[in-house]
Amino acid sequence: MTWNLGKEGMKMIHVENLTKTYDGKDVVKGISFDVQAGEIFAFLGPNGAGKSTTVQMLTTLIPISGGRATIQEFDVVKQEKQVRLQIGVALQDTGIDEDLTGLELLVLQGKLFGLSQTEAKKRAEELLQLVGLDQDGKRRSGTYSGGMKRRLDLALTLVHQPTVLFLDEPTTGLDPASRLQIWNEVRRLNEEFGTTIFLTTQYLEEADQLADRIAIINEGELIAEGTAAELKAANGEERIELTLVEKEDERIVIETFAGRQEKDRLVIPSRGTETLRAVVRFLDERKIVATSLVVKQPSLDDVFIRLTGQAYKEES
Ligand SMILES: Nc1ncnc2c1ncn2[C@@H]1O[C@H](COP(=O)(O)OP(=O)(O)OP(=O)(O)O)[C@@H](O)[C@H]1O
Repeated sequence: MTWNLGKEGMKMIHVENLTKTYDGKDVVKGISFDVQAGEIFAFLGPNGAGKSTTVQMLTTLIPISGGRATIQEFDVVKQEKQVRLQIGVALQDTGIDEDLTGLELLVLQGKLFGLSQTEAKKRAEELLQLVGLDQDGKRRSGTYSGGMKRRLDLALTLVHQPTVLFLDEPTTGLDPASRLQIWNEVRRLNEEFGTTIFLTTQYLEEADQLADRIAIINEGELIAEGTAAELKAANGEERIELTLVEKEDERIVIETFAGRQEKDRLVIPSRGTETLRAVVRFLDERKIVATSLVVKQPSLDDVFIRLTGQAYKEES
């Protein structure tokens, strides 16, 4: 299968001060970011943050209220047609006709994009294989599981070999095994064909696992952008978590190491092995017994709490 690659190092998506206003209220508030060719870029945010609205603007499905965006240098407002030829879009509602088989749906899509019956069938079979549905192509799509429907949806977006793929919450509502399968498909598309991928997600772990770079959106504003490692290093906290046998020992440990109580454990901000060594030495010298002691690396959860002052709420 050949694929329409973007030029290495080029800005595949460019977004400048993009705004969407509904009923006088800005739901996307002048956001700016770039996605490079070949990147997997995750747009992470809680329910109602503005993720879908952004995807809809970038994919020309709704008008923008302000700012500007380009896909492979085509303007989403002035060059809508060219943009549509570059992109594949899988929205949250799959919207597939459940009476048709996976194969029929893919052939239909191929013909919509101008392929002959023979070409469309060949392409459909390749795509079914690509997303691991080759055994199920001749079954009605209504009989597919949630994960299989999402994979079919993914295949449908690939018929015209898009350069950029937009996936709006591709795994919301899926069980962990199906989620993992979608992650693998996304990685494969990116690695084998160099497809640039813009995905939105409510799942911190999904962004952490999959994305080369992450932008966090909250209440219509971009609050952070970078690799997972950069975000964690800038905003996260490495910590030692421990529980002590004797309650009365807790105060002195907290005072000595500027720690705090969190639920049933003590938390000590840590800077590498130095802190760990000091804590272990201190406990040993005072004969303080800990029932558990773990070093926790910062998570995206910490990043979100640090940036917004509130815990990240995921809904499935
Ligand atoms: N057609 C519309 N008319 C009015 N308000 C809208 C419309 N579409 C979205 N909104 C509002 O814009 C805000 C952002 O919604 P959006 O769907 O982009 O969020 P999201 O981050 O994708 O959330 P979710 O994870 O729930 O899909 C929400 O407050 C939503 O109610």
